[in-house]
Amino acid sequence: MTNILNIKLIRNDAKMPYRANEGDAGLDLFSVEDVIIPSGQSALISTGIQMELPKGTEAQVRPRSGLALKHSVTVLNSPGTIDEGYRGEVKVILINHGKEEFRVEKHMRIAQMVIAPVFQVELAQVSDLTQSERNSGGFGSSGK
Ligand SMILES: O=c1ccn([C@H]2C[C@H](O)[C@@H](COP(=O)(O)OP(=O)(O)OP(=O)(O)O)O2)c(=O)[nH]1
Ligand SMILES: [Mg+2]
Repeated sequence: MTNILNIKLIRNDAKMPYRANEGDAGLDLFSVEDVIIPSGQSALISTGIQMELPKGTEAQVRPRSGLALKHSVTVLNSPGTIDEGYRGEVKVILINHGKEEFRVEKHMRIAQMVIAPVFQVELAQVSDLTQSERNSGGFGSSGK
């Protein structure tokens, strides 16, 4: 399995995803445009990149905690899913939960993506499932 993530910059002002520190899980994604997100609203932000993920992986688009803490801006569909076969532009849906409008500036780091393995399953429809210790218990069934 290769660990190469192929990135194509589809605008000459687009920036490669950025690993802030060696070993970081998250690769920061840059906005390639200026966008104002009014309080309470969301926006689809372009990154100007397309990718070819390594086989058997996905990319998860996650919020940056600094934007969440300082501006109440987060990724609406977190974690966003980028499928292995997707070759379109990577985009980020940001939502502004803050009271003020939020200005996304071109080349601002707006989110981060984490590349994760995907376990490919084959689907089998069955009429019975095996018993387990948990069985149908959930939603607080084990107590506090
Ligand atoms: O934050 C995101 C989420 C998705 N995508 C791209 C890559 C992904 O492979 C594709 C589809 O995403 P998803 O499956 O979440 O959306 P859908 O509403 O199910 O659309 P589709 O029917 O195209 O799968 O959109 C992004 O660029 N950013
Ligand atoms: Mg889908």
